[in-house]
Amino acid sequence: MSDTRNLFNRVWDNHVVRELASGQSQIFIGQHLIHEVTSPQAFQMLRDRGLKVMYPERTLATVDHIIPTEIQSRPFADGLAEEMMTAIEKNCDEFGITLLDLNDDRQGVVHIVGPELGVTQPGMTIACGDSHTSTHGAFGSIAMGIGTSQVAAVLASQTLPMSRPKVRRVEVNGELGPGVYAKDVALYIIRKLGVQGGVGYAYEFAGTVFDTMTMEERMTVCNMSIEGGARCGYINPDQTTVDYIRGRPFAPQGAAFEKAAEYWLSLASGPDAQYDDVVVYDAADIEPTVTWGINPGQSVGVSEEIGSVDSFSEQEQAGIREALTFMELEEHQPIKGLKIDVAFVGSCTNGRISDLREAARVAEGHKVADHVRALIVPGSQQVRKQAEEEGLDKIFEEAGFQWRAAGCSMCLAMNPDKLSGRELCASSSNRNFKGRQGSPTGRTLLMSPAMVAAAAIAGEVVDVREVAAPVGV
Ligand SMILES: CC(C)[C@H](C(=O)O)[C@@H](O)C(=O)O
Ligand code: SF4
Repeated sequence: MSDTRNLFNRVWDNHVVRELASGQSQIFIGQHLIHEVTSPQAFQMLRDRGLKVMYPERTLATVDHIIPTEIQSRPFADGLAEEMMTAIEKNCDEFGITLLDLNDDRQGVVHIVGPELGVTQPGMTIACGDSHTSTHGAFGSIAMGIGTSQVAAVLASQTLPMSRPKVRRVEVNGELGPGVYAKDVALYIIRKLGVQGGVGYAYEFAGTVFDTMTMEERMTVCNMSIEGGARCGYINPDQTTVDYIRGRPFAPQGAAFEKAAEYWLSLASGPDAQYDDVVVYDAADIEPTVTWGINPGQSVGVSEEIGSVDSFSEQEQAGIREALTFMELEEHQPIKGLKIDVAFVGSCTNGRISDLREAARVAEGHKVADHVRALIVPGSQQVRKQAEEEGLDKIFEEAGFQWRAAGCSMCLAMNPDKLSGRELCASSSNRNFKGRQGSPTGRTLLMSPAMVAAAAIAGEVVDVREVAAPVGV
């Protein structure tokens, strides 16, 4: 009998320890990732109960959220940040967990370093106390964000009780136009399906657009699955996946790698795989996309204007009004031409080397507008090093961008990088919630790194296709 299971269900079935009376399954977690914000209380729970970490070698720790990207001397100026740093250092030491500390050149944002080091592999179950864990699904793994008490459960038992989500295949076919990036695809899907559209689902991203994407682009899309409400997102492993992992320090080496690769490829959903739902989009309909509101679903193509309130369903209208008021925008206002104060390229969505290259390509030979404060924050120390080897730091600095050290930075501003007052920020990150970037009244426009760089130079939202040579040709 042919196996019509999709990848999600295959990987899930491979990790069921037992079915629980509650109707949930106890799932073995192959890889656990932790950072300084959501782990201290979890370790405390273990201590309170006299428990050990069951498989310390299956947990990898890094520091990212609270890391200052300018002055990194210890103790940090912020007492709470210093406390979190000391806690993770002490906990990893005491429980025997590898920590990528600030003085380790592998440190960076958790969802950047996992894939970069080859820790993230197809067919795995991966958990982390962080919502953007969905990023790792780009490799064909089940990767889910969990809460702090679940972090404690994984540390103590390497398992979690979980309910199996449904699986929706999100297919995008055709070819993306010049200047249209993975970020635009992610924002387009969320705009179409809504920020709650994925609740109860895992998203399988499939179709020619994802088939031809690099691993870094795939990570950008999977990263934002959670912003569409999905429990996780993934892409079936293929030769692109295998080639990316080969030779990375935590990946199997030699003959073991070839064997693993064969297994990884065998997990991919076949042509008769079954789904609970399927949606199909056309790449030609996607243009550079910009959010105008206070959730990632409130976006428009850069050539569009913001819709009128009554073009939305009745249930949505109050939210649309609230967003327009907070953002100080009008119905029918074009998004193009909106004046910005700050530009931020970075985060686990778009802080990889390919993102920095695209931003640099747009910035090269230009100057950041006088009224704009612009930051480039590599997602990891390795990304930073690579960028410096390629001379991208010089391009950015000559153009008037600040070149920073690796961390989450202004994505959520749990560190000194913050908006102030009503500042409006063009940002390559993933969340535009009220106050997300550090000032309760600060405002965020999400877009691709190339669009952020173009906005930094123009001082306002522009269409990157009109200011830079088309890419991908
Ligand atoms: C701090 C952390 C718990 C949080 C998350 O879960 O995602 C952060 O990474 C974010 O992006 O909002
Ligand atoms: S970069 Fe942003 S989204 Fe990613 S883990 Fe850090 S705070 Fe969360």
